Amino acid sequence: MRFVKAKDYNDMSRKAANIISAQVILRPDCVLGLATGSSPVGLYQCLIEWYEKGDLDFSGVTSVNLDEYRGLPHDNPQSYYYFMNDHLFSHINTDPAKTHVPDGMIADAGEACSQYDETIRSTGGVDLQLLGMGHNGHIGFNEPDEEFAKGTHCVDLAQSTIDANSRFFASREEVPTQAYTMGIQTIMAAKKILVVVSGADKADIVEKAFFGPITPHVPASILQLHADVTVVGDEAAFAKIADRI
Ligand SMILES: N[C@@H]1[C@@H](O)[C@H](O)[C@@H](COP(=O)(O)O)O[C@@H]1O
Repeated sequence: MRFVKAKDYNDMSRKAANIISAQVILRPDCVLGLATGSSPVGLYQCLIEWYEKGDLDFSGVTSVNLDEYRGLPHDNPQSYYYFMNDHLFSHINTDPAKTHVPDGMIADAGEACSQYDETIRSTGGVDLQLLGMGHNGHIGFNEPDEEFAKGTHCVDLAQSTIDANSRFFASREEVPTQAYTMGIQTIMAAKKILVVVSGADKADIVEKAFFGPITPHVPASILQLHADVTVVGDEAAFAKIADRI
Protein backbone atom coordinates (compact mmCIF):
# COMPACT_ATOMS: atom_id res chain seq x y z
CA MET A 1 0.00 0.00 0.00
CA ARG A 2 1.10 3.49 -0.77
CA PHE A 3 0.25 6.25 1.72
CA VAL A 4 0.07 9.85 0.55
CA LYS A 5 0.12 12.37 3.39
CA ALA A 6 -2.04 15.47 3.02
CA LYS A 7 -2.27 18.46 5.32
CA ASP A 8 -6.02 18.74 5.56
CA TYR A 9 -9.24 17.90 3.74
CA ASN A 10 -8.62 20.34 0.87
CA ASP A 11 -5.10 19.10 0.33
CA MET A 12 -6.33 15.48 0.41
CA SER A 13 -9.02 16.35 -2.13
CA ARG A 14 -6.56 17.98 -4.55
CA LYS A 15 -4.05 15.15 -4.30
CA ALA A 16 -6.73 12.50 -4.88
CA ALA A 17 -8.25 14.50 -7.75
CA ASN A 18 -4.80 14.64 -9.34
CA ILE A 19 -4.61 10.85 -9.27
CA ILE A 20 -8.03 10.51 -10.92
CA SER A 21 -7.15 13.21 -13.47
CA ALA A 22 -3.99 11.36 -14.44
CA GLN A 23 -6.07 8.24 -15.05
CA VAL A 24 -8.56 10.14 -17.24
CA ILE A 25 -5.80 11.93 -19.17
CA LEU A 26 -3.78 8.77 -19.76
CA ARG A 27 -6.84 6.69 -20.65
CA PRO A 28 -9.78 8.82 -21.81
CA ASP A 29 -11.98 5.71 -22.16
CA CYS A 30 -11.24 4.40 -18.68
CA VAL A 31 -13.72 2.88 -16.24
CA LEU A 32 -13.89 4.68 -12.91
CA GLY A 33 -15.46 3.16 -9.81
CA LEU A 34 -16.99 6.08 -7.90
CA ALA A 35 -18.03 6.62 -4.29
CA THR A 36 -20.35 8.78 -2.23
CA GLY A 37 -20.08 10.15 1.31
CA SER A 38 -18.47 13.38 2.45
CA SER A 39 -14.89 12.21 1.84
CA PRO A 40 -14.96 12.47 -2.00
CA VAL A 41 -17.02 15.70 -2.26
CA GLY A 42 -13.93 17.94 -2.29
CA LEU A 43 -12.16 15.91 -4.93
CA TYR A 44 -15.27 15.97 -7.13
CA GLN A 45 -15.19 19.79 -6.81
CA CYS A 46 -11.57 19.81 -8.02
CA LEU A 47 -12.47 17.62 -11.00
CA ILE A 48 -15.32 20.01 -11.89
CA GLU A 49 -12.97 23.04 -11.67
CA TRP A 50 -10.36 21.40 -13.85
CA TYR A 51 -13.03 20.31 -16.33
CA GLU A 52 -14.30 23.90 -16.50
CA LYS A 53 -10.76 25.11 -17.16
CA GLY A 54 -10.59 22.70 -20.09
CA ASP A 55 -8.03 20.34 -18.58
CA LEU A 56 -10.28 17.28 -18.42
CA ASP A 57 -12.66 15.54 -20.80
CA PHE A 58 -15.02 12.93 -19.36
CA SER A 59 -16.93 12.15 -22.55
CA GLY A 60 -15.25 8.77 -23.00
CA VAL A 61 -15.26 7.78 -19.33
CA THR A 62 -17.53 5.02 -18.00
CA SER A 63 -18.36 4.99 -14.30
CA VAL A 64 -19.85 2.48 -11.90
CA ASN A 65 -20.87 3.58 -8.44
CA LEU A 66 -20.41 1.45 -5.38
CA ASP A 67 -23.81 1.46 -3.80
CA GLU A 68 -27.34 2.80 -3.40
CA TYR A 69 -29.94 2.81 -0.66
CA ARG A 70 -32.69 0.27 -1.27
CA GLY A 71 -36.05 1.98 -1.85
CA LEU A 72 -34.90 5.54 -2.53
CA PRO A 73 -36.03 6.95 -5.90
CA HIS A 74 -33.63 8.90 -8.12
CA ASP A 75 -35.24 12.22 -7.27
CA ASN A 76 -34.78 11.74 -3.51
CA PRO A 77 -31.93 14.11 -2.55
CA GLN A 78 -30.51 11.45 -0.21
CA SER A 79 -30.25 8.81 -2.93
CA TYR A 80 -26.74 8.20 -4.21
CA TYR A 81 -28.02 8.65 -7.76
CA TYR A 82 -29.05 12.20 -6.83
CA PHE A 83 -25.76 12.74 -4.95
CA MET A 84 -23.66 11.82 -7.97
CA ASN A 85 -25.62 14.10 -10.29
CA ASP A 86 -25.54 16.90 -7.78
CA HIS A 87 -21.85 16.65 -6.87
CA LEU A 88 -20.35 15.59 -10.19
CA PHE A 89 -22.22 14.33 -13.24
CA SER A 90 -24.41 17.40 -13.92
CA HIS A 91 -21.29 19.64 -13.89
CA ILE A 92 -19.09 17.71 -16.31
CA ASN A 93 -19.47 16.17 -19.75
CA THR A 94 -20.02 12.55 -18.76
CA ASP A 95 -22.24 10.53 -21.06
CA PRO A 96 -25.35 9.61 -19.01
CA ALA A 97 -25.46 6.25 -20.82
CA LYS A 98 -22.04 5.47 -19.38
CA THR A 99 -22.68 6.44 -15.74
CA HIS A 100 -24.06 3.64 -13.60
CA VAL A 101 -25.46 3.59 -10.07
CA PRO A 102 -27.28 0.53 -8.65
CA ASP A 103 -31.05 0.97 -8.98
CA GLY A 104 -32.47 1.18 -5.47
CA MET A 105 -36.02 1.05 -6.83
CA ILE A 106 -35.80 -2.52 -8.08
CA ALA A 107 -37.69 -4.19 -5.25
CA ASP A 108 -36.44 -7.69 -6.02
CA ALA A 109 -32.99 -7.72 -4.44
CA GLY A 110 -31.76 -10.70 -6.45
CA GLU A 111 -32.80 -9.02 -9.68
CA ALA A 112 -31.29 -5.64 -8.70
CA CYS A 113 -27.96 -7.22 -7.77
CA SER A 114 -27.58 -9.53 -10.76
CA GLN A 115 -28.49 -6.66 -13.09
CA TYR A 116 -25.78 -4.49 -11.56
CA ASP A 117 -23.17 -7.26 -11.70
CA GLU A 118 -23.98 -7.60 -15.39
CA THR A 119 -23.58 -3.84 -15.84
CA ILE A 120 -20.15 -3.96 -14.18
CA ARG A 121 -19.12 -6.95 -16.28
CA SER A 122 -20.21 -5.16 -19.46
CA THR A 123 -17.83 -2.27 -18.74
CA GLY A 124 -14.90 -4.66 -19.08
CA GLY A 125 -13.66 -4.01 -15.53
CA VAL A 126 -12.81 -1.06 -13.32
CA ASP A 127 -9.47 0.70 -13.93
CA LEU A 128 -9.52 2.91 -10.85
CA GLN A 129 -11.84 2.41 -7.89
CA LEU A 130 -12.34 5.32 -5.51
CA LEU A 131 -13.29 4.46 -1.92
CA GLY A 132 -14.16 6.25 1.30
CA MET A 133 -14.29 4.26 4.49
CA GLY A 134 -16.95 4.06 7.21
CA HIS A 135 -16.06 4.27 10.90
CA ASN A 136 -16.48 0.51 11.23
CA GLY A 137 -14.26 -0.14 8.22
CA HIS A 138 -17.05 -0.56 5.69
CA ILE A 139 -16.29 0.07 2.03
CA GLY A 140 -19.20 0.73 -0.29
CA PHE A 141 -21.84 -0.63 2.05
CA ASN A 142 -19.95 -3.85 2.81
CA GLU A 143 -20.53 -3.93 6.54
CA PRO A 144 -18.48 -5.96 9.05
CA ASP A 145 -19.52 -9.60 8.68
CA GLU A 146 -18.39 -13.18 9.18
CA GLU A 147 -17.25 -13.43 5.56
CA PHE A 148 -16.34 -11.24 2.60
CA ALA A 149 -19.19 -10.89 0.09
CA LYS A 150 -18.33 -11.47 -3.57
CA GLY A 151 -20.69 -9.71 -5.96
CA THR A 152 -23.39 -7.07 -5.61
CA HIS A 153 -25.68 -7.90 -2.72
CA CYS A 154 -28.34 -6.44 -0.46
CA VAL A 155 -27.12 -5.49 3.02
CA ASP A 156 -28.76 -4.64 6.30
CA LEU A 157 -27.00 -1.47 7.36
CA ALA A 158 -25.23 -1.52 10.73
CA GLN A 159 -26.83 0.66 13.38
CA SER A 160 -23.62 2.73 13.56
CA THR A 161 -23.85 3.37 9.80
CA ILE A 162 -27.49 4.41 10.07
CA ASP A 163 -26.52 6.74 12.94
CA ALA A 164 -23.57 8.20 11.01
CA ASN A 165 -25.57 8.74 7.82
CA SER A 166 -28.59 10.17 9.63
CA ARG A 167 -26.83 13.55 9.50
CA PHE A 168 -27.95 13.80 5.88
CA PHE A 169 -31.62 12.99 6.63
CA ALA A 170 -34.33 14.98 8.43
CA SER A 171 -34.55 12.24 11.07
CA ARG A 172 -32.96 8.89 11.91
CA GLU A 173 -36.22 7.14 11.06
CA GLU A 174 -35.90 8.27 7.44
CA VAL A 175 -32.55 6.55 6.88
CA PRO A 176 -33.12 3.40 4.83
CA THR A 177 -32.10 0.25 6.66
CA GLN A 178 -30.92 -1.61 3.56
CA ALA A 179 -28.72 -0.94 0.57
CA TYR A 180 -27.43 -2.60 -2.57
CA THR A 181 -23.64 -2.62 -2.73
CA MET A 182 -20.88 -3.82 -4.98
CA GLY A 183 -19.19 -6.81 -3.34
CA ILE A 184 -15.66 -7.13 -2.02
CA GLN A 185 -14.54 -9.40 -4.84
CA THR A 186 -15.65 -6.81 -7.40
CA ILE A 187 -13.91 -4.00 -5.52
CA MET A 188 -10.73 -6.09 -5.28
CA ALA A 189 -10.88 -6.81 -9.04
CA ALA A 190 -10.26 -3.12 -9.84
CA LYS A 191 -6.81 -2.58 -11.33
CA LYS A 192 -6.08 0.33 -8.99
CA ILE A 193 -7.74 1.47 -5.79
CA LEU A 194 -7.70 4.97 -4.34
CA VAL A 195 -8.88 5.46 -0.75
CA VAL A 196 -9.57 8.90 0.74
CA VAL A 197 -9.73 9.38 4.51
CA SER A 198 -10.02 12.59 6.46
CA GLY A 199 -10.53 13.69 10.04
CA ALA A 200 -9.61 12.56 13.55
CA ASP A 201 -12.71 10.38 13.76
CA LYS A 202 -11.17 8.07 11.13
CA ALA A 203 -7.77 7.66 12.88
CA ASP A 204 -8.70 4.46 14.78
CA ILE A 205 -10.20 2.68 11.80
CA VAL A 206 -7.33 3.72 9.52
CA GLU A 207 -4.91 1.96 11.86
CA LYS A 208 -7.13 -1.14 12.21
CA ALA A 209 -7.89 -1.43 8.50
CA PHE A 210 -4.37 -0.94 7.13
CA PHE A 211 -2.16 -2.28 9.92
CA GLY A 212 -4.46 -4.73 11.71
CA PRO A 213 -5.44 -8.32 10.87
CA ILE A 214 -7.17 -8.95 7.55
CA THR A 215 -10.70 -9.87 8.56
CA PRO A 216 -14.27 -9.47 7.31
CA HIS A 217 -14.97 -7.84 10.67
CA VAL A 218 -13.04 -4.86 9.21
CA PRO A 219 -13.99 -5.04 5.51
CA ALA A 220 -11.40 -2.46 4.36
CA SER A 221 -8.59 -4.64 5.78
CA ILE A 222 -8.85 -6.82 2.65
CA LEU A 223 -7.30 -3.92 0.73
CA GLN A 224 -3.95 -4.93 2.27
CA LEU A 225 -4.01 -7.85 -0.19
CA HIS A 226 -4.46 -5.68 -3.29
CA ALA A 227 -1.36 -4.97 -5.35
CA ASP A 228 -2.09 -1.32 -6.19
CA VAL A 229 -3.76 0.67 -3.42
CA THR A 230 -3.09 4.33 -2.71
CA VAL A 231 -4.47 5.82 0.50
CA VAL A 232 -4.60 9.61 0.57
CA GLY A 233 -5.27 10.89 4.06
CA ASP A 234 -4.92 14.07 6.05
CA GLU A 235 -2.81 14.46 9.20
CA ALA A 236 -5.77 13.86 11.50
CA ALA A 237 -6.78 10.60 9.82
CA PHE A 238 -3.16 9.37 9.73
CA ALA A 239 -2.45 10.41 13.35
CA LYS A 240 -2.08 6.81 14.61
CA ILE A 241 0.03 5.53 11.72
CA ALA A 242 2.22 8.59 11.05
CA ASP A 243 5.41 6.87 12.29
CA ARG A 244 4.81 3.79 10.08
CA ILE A 245 4.26 5.42 6.70
N1 LIG B 1 -21.79 4.09 1.58
C1 LIG B 1 -20.97 5.17 1.98
C2 LIG B 1 -19.53 4.78 1.87
O1 LIG B 1 -19.20 4.54 0.51
C3 LIG B 1 -18.65 5.85 2.47
O2 LIG B 1 -17.30 5.56 2.27
C4 LIG B 1 -18.94 5.98 3.94
C5 LIG B 1 -18.08 7.00 4.66
O3 LIG B 1 -18.62 8.26 4.52
P1 LIG B 1 -17.87 9.60 4.79
O4 LIG B 1 -16.95 9.80 3.67
O5 LIG B 1 -18.99 10.63 4.81
O6 LIG B 1 -17.20 9.45 6.10
O7 LIG B 1 -20.30 6.35 4.07
C6 LIG B 1 -21.32 5.71 3.37
O8 LIG B 1 -21.84 4.76 4.22
